[in-house]
Amino acid sequence: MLVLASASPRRKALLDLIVKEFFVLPVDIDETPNINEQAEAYVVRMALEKARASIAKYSHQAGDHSSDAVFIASDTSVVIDGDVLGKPTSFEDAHTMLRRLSGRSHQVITSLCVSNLNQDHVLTECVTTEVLFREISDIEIRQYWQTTEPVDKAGAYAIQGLGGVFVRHLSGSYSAVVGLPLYETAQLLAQFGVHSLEEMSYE
Ligand SMILES: Cc1cn([C@H]2C[C@H](O)[C@@H](COP(=O)(O)OP(=O)(O)OP(=O)(O)O)O2)c(=O)[nH]c1=O
Repeated sequence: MLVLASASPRRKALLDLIVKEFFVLPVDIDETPNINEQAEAYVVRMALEKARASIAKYSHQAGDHSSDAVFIASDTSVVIDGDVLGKPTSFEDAHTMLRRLSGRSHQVITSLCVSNLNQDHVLTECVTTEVLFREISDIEIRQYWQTTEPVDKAGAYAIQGLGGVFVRHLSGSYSAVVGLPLYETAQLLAQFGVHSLEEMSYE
């Protein structure tokens, strides 16, 4: 039994591509960064906390404290000059983010946490992708905001949507930017006996 600790439709769609059966158990955690917390440490902590919260919720709901359930959680943040950009809370917020990203390179950091139910087997991973944006005008930012696409996306854009027109170059993992790195996810899950293909080889 695999449990995806996420409310993100993108993560569900990506996991659907590589795993036959799982169910979704979204959790709500406090996403406030700690003082002086580095971006990578923050993103990994978020995935860990989502996984832990889903384990607690699952144990409570299912009354199950001993099964072979496996939990997977992830977090995506956009990072520029070491600053973490989360989801925009207003047009002004999105405008500030996209102005900062315009014509420059930034990092998208996506973390993964996979754990068993009693948490004696917990693995985490962090995938960093470098994304170069073309210049974006203020008019484009306004029009883009009006599509509503930026609303629930880290950094106020979606590479898999209209936001793809801003992306001049990418180095890393496209699926990680969308929300779940397929290669690393398959690798971690295989270590918990969850396989994407009958016979998988990792080198
Ligand atoms: C940069 C970028 C982010 N995103 C999305 C991925 C994530 O869903 C979201 C970042 O927010 P997250 O907090 O990582 O995830 P979430 O709140 O959507 O879902 P949950 O915590 O329940 O798993 O931004 C895109 O869809 N496309 C992109 O190009």
